[in-house]
Formats: sequence, C-alpha cells, structure tokens
Amino acid sequence: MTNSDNFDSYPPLFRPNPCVDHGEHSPNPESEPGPHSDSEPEIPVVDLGSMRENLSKICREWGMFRLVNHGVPVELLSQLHEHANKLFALNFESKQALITTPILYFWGSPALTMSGNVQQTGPCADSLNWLEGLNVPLAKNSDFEYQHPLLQSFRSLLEEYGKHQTRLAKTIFSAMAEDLNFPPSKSKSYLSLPTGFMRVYRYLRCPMADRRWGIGSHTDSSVLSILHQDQVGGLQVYKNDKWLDVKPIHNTLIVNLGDMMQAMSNDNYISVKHRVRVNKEKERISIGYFVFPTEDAVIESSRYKPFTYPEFQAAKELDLKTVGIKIGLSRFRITGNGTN
Ligand SMILES: O=C(O)CCC(=O)C(=O)O
Ligand SMILES: [Fe+2]
Repeated sequence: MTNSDNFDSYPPLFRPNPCVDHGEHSPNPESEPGPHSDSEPEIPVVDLGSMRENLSKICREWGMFRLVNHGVPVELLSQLHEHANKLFALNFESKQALITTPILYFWGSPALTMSGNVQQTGPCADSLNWLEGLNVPLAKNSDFEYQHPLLQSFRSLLEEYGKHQTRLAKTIFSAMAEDLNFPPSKSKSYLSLPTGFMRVYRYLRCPMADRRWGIGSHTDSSVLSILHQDQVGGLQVYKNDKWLDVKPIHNTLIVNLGDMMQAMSNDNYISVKHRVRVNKEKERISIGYFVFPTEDAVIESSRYKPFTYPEFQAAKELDLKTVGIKIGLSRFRITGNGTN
C-alpha cells in the first residue's frame, strides 16, 4: 500500500510510459462513483457462531455477506498482508524468477485456464486488469520448500490461513446444504476442499483510475469465495440496480456465493455480481480463497442441464477466447422451449 515511486516492482505494462498507449476510451458511465447516500443498504453481517439465524434470507437476497466471529487470528491476517506487501514490492524481474511452481505469478488478468496459464481474451479484450497476483493451489502448497526466506514464510502463512479457510467453507456450506435440503451425497461432492485455491492480489496504482478496472463486473465461478481486503477499499457489489461499496472493516471477511452455488440451489441463492475499482494513489491488497465442487460431481437442478464444474470451466474458457466475455450459467440454463 505504499505511495512511493516503486515502479520497478510493476509489470512493465503498468509503468508510466508515454510510448505505451493504453487507449483513450471515454469514461465508462458504469465506472463513475455515482452518488453516495447515507441510505445505502449495509452489507449484511453473518456471525459464524449463530449462522442459521439469517443465512438463508441473505443468500437468497444478496448472495454475499460480511463474516464476523470467524476465528482467524487477527495477527495471522496482518502477517499475511505484511508478507504480501513485501513480496509484491520486489522488482518485477525478481518476482518472475523467484515465484515458481506450485505458486504462479500473473498480471493483467485474474482469469487462469485449467492448465494454469493466464486466459487469453478474444474480440472485446479492452479488458486489461490493473493487477498482479499469485495463484496458490492449497493441495500442492503444503509440502513445498522455497529457498527464498520471504517466499517460504509467506507459503507457510498461506498454508495456515488455508486451514482456516477450509474450516470456514465447510461450516458455511453445511449450513447452506441444510437450508437447501441437499441429500448427504450431494453435500459431499458439491464441496471439494482439497481442490480449493488462494489468490493474493495487488491492485496497482492507475493514472486512469476512472477508466480502468482492477477486476470488472463478474460473478465468481466457485461454490464459495472468501475474501480479506486491506483498508484501501475498492470492492463493490451489485444490489437492487446499484453498486454498493464493500467498505473495509477490520477483522471481517467477505463471503461471496459463486455460480456453482447458484446452480446447485436451483437459482434460490444468487451468485453475486461484484467488481474492484482501482485507485490513482494507493495500491490495494486482497487475499481470496475459492472452493469448487469435486471434478466429477454432476450439478443437477430443474433449471439447468446437468453439468460438472470442468464442463462449466471449459465453456467459460472458450467464451472468453471467442466472445471475449464470460457467459457463465446461461450456457447451461434450460429455457422455456427446452433448448438452450
Ligand atoms: O480483490 C477483491 O476484493 C475481489 C477479487 C475477486 O473478485 C476475484 O478474485 O474474483
Ligand atoms: Fe470475484
């Protein structure tokens, strides 16, 4: 979150450079902050200790909530952010050289293919994302030793944090499964803790902050995503035709329901639309955990053709490449005449 001139740490594409034309697109009206009023609804809060009180209504009306009483030590959160700041502050070339498999260093797009490459986008690719990030697969992260002490200690902090995330995902998902009356077989295959991964993002300072996105409007493909953001702000969710700021509140986590959860619930729960604004003066760090169904779990509901998560992901990758956007769940939705 430093404001000093640390452009050596930026991927070259994001350094101030009069020779690089990032395109002079007119401001996207959607990107305008819009009027803020005190009557904006507050992001709903769920207490992990008494979740069943209001979870069902919130999942149906919001598809996201702020989680309190989550049991993740505040010291662990601050150490993670401190390490992320230090690691991202290294110069770009060092990051490329140091950060090797199983952790992947990427920039310009948060979308990775199943084979672990940055997703190429097709025709409407006016969509450079003003970020760099790390992809950390939880299963492969645990036994790995890095030579660089900063990376090695970050790796073990992420491992510890990953255990908290799987605990939270399990608890939250089982309350949802109960609310939705999933049979035990579904509850089991619809959440695959070992294949979850983490993302650590640094959103970069952007001179055209009103014309560029950290991450543009999207829904997550996951069952659940759990985010921790620093105090800079920028995350927004779409609710009742309005974008609302998800203000950073110390020691709280944000839980988003993803597309898989929406399909599993037969559209009773919603996969929340959200986006991340960038900032002219400040960088922003966020750490996300994303969890999916098992690879062979067939998601069955009356509104969708049966599909697996790998089929969903393959359709998404193809759409991003050919159409330039994620079409997502509507690819699988059964329409009125029985076709899609
Ligand atoms: O950085 C954030 O707060 C959100 C990240 C996000 O939406 C994503 O990775 O899908
Ligand atoms: Fe997201």
